[in-house]
Amino acid sequence: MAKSNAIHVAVGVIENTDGAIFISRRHQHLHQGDKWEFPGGKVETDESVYDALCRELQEECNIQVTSATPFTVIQFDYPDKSVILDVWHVHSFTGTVHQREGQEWRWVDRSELEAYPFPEANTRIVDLLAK
Ligand SMILES: Nc1nc2c([nH]c(=O)n2[C@H]2C[C@H](O)[C@@H](COP(=O)(O)OP(=O)(O)OP(=O)(O)O)O2)c(=O)[nH]1
Ligand SMILES: [Mg+2]
Repeated sequence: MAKSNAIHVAVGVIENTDGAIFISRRHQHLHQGDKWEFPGGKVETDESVYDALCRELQEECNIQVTSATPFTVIQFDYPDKSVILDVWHVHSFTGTVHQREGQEWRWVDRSELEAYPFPEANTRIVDLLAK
């Protein structure tokens, strides 16, 4: 059961026309700092998950999402907080992807994803993408 205080997060698995996936590294001072992540962030009150996804991807990686489909939902309890990751597969977008918040970022092949340290909640996302 999801905890009532769980943080609802919109997460985007952005895929380019070569089939590579965008990942970036969380700032050290943040929750799950230094881990790699898929871009995204907290869904605000009165905002749909899709709207949050579009807003966060515009803010964090400079793109306008034009097509995305639900990929998976993960509820996970860290010792210090609970999250619900609402993960979307972003197939098409306009704009040139780059990280706007000074984080390290790169495009990686699906088969390379398992080599990157992701937060524990991401294990199933990476498994689904890698297979
Ligand atoms: N964006 C993102 N967050 C993740 C992933 N995996 C994972 O456990 N999280 C957790 C870490 C955070 O506790 C939470 C998302 O927080 P965030 O720091 O991205 O939220 P935000 O962009 O709205 O940040 P802020 O404006 O509040 O600083 O979800 C992931 O792949 N991507
Ligand atoms: Mg974020």
